[in-house]
Amino acid sequence: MASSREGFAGDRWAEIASGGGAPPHARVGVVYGRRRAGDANPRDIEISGSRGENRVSFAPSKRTSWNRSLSIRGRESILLAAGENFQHQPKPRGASKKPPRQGPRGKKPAPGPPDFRKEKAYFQEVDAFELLEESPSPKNFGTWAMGAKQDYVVHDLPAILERWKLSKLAYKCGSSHPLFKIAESPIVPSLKSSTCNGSTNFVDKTPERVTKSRIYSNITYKRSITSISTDNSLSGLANHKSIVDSFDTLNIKSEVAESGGSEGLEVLGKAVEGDELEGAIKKDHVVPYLPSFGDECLSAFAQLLMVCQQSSAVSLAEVFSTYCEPSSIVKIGEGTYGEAFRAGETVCKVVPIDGDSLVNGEVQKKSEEVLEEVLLSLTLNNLRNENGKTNCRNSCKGFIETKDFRVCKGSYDAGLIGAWEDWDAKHGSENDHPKEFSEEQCYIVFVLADGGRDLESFVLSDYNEAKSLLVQVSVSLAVAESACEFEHRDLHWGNILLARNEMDTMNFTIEGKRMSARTFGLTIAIIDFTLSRINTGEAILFLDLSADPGLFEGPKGDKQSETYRKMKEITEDYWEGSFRKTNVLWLIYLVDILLLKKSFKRTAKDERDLRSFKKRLSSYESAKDCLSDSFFSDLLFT
Ligand SMILES: Nc1ncnc2c1ncn2[C@@H]1O[C@H](COP(=O)(O)OP(=O)(O)OP(=O)(O)O)[C@@H](O)[C@H]1O
Repeated sequence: MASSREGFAGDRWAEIASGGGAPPHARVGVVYGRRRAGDANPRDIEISGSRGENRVSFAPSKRTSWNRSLSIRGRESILLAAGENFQHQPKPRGASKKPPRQGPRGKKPAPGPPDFRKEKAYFQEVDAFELLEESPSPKNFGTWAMGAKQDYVVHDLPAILERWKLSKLAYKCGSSHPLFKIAESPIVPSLKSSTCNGSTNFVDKTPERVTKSRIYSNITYKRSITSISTDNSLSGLANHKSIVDSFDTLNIKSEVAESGGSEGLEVLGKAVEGDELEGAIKKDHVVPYLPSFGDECLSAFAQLLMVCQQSSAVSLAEVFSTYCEPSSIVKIGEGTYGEAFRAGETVCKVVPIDGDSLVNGEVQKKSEEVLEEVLLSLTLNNLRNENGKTNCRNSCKGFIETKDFRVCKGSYDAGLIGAWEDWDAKHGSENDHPKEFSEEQCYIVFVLADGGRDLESFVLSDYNEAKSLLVQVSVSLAVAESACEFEHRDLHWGNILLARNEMDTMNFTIEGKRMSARTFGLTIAIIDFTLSRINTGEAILFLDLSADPGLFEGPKGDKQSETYRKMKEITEDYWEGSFRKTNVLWLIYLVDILLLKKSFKRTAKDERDLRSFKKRLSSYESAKDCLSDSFFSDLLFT
């Protein structure tokens, strides 16, 4: 990073950013404060009315903040056809909510040279996992890397992604009611997994229309097999027992076995394109076999265990003892899903998963969803460029560092209960008491860096710190947007952490350009990717918020609820699409929060500047565009 500080001139930005236009009128509404227990909450009624019947719930729920929960939830994903000419174009206004099915895509591209590295890694990991199951004695299986300050576990993101993809495809093949939606287009050779291999953070853009199909018909069924057979990244799987068994039905196993490698794949490709499969499907005798392909794929829970390099779930106490003495555990925050505890130098966010009981009035997250959040976190971790790769095109440290994940089971132990009760006595928890958890309860523990205090409770000292917050959040969103079409979609003041340190700059790289932002000794960390949308280059991970109407029913005039509603307007409820403007909406929200909810030393001119910045923000289409605003001109430099 160049040390000289030059003003960040507009024409310099022209290389990176685009944007402008007349700022529309900014609306100012009444600010809504987080409600505490006792206030009426329409969402609670909805939850207990619509979902409570079949579920055991901790009763009565103390959770009353409508805006901290999703009444209906399900993370979704779309496997992408990489290598195609992805040109994102904004969805035309007035278009139907869900795009129509895409027509035929023409000839599939000629397969490139087979690359078996991913498969090798995958099977090595499967083998390692099986070995662990046989001999589960060692406790720490992770690969530990010594960071500058702290240890962190190195996770094999490509292998995790590959396993996840495989299970998705298997699910698609094996079920008439898939939970997830998968791109209809065949998966074409994907030798580049940019966010995954770390060499570059660029991903193929979301296609104009990512066409999805639920697998209701035999025809679609055929497509799904084509997807597998034409995907180089899965080519090695042609020898996987379950797949070969499936194709045995079609009498092509021996041909594949004989040909092997890419030739074998061609045989498979021809077979699935030809009449043989069509005939098989018509005779309906493929159907019973494909579920067995699914069965052999790892369940999401098993995949989570693999990510955590565990052979089985461990107790919470065991995980926490890795980081600190039980007596030193301190609860530092809570959300709808997670309880955050400081453990030594780390923060462990404990999220109950897979159980039938409602927790804090909410359905527990499922392993599948958590697995996708894990993928999301690891993709964002890559942006940190901890290895210091010089060819990294997009990097920044504005997203919380995820150090590890652990799968746990059992009730809360005394140390954690004590920490929880201390916090409750001081702050009044909105969550259910964790003593309710049974011995059978499972959890995922996100082991995170300590990001400091959330913006809601942090006391900003002056206008410089406010500007520092805005520039760092904008930069982080801009970098992640460029790297992986990231949209946070829930950047309220509980999801931005702040801490003071000695540093006065934040270095980052955006689209290959190395830059710095002035921080005035403040660092930010963006957390909580529950609602986030990302394009990993191989898949789009997103949460279908159209399934959660309650999220958009918050109080009129409340900045946070207005922001959800504006997001809905922009996306037209097509949440899988790329709408970078949602990041801008959260920046506008942040300026409002600074103006209306935070007090810090500022002059009348500072306030005017913030207000006119807010107005200009409305005209930008992405966080990257926002960086070109004059508000940042003395905060960004090369
Ligand atoms: N890495 C961290 N460092 C410091 N504090 C943290 C960290 N992670 C979480 N917290 C604290 O815990 C709170 C809850 O965390 P988080 O928002 O991730 O939980 P959640 O259940 O996913 O929340 P939500 O209700 O928004 O979905 C945060 O607002 C923050 O105060």
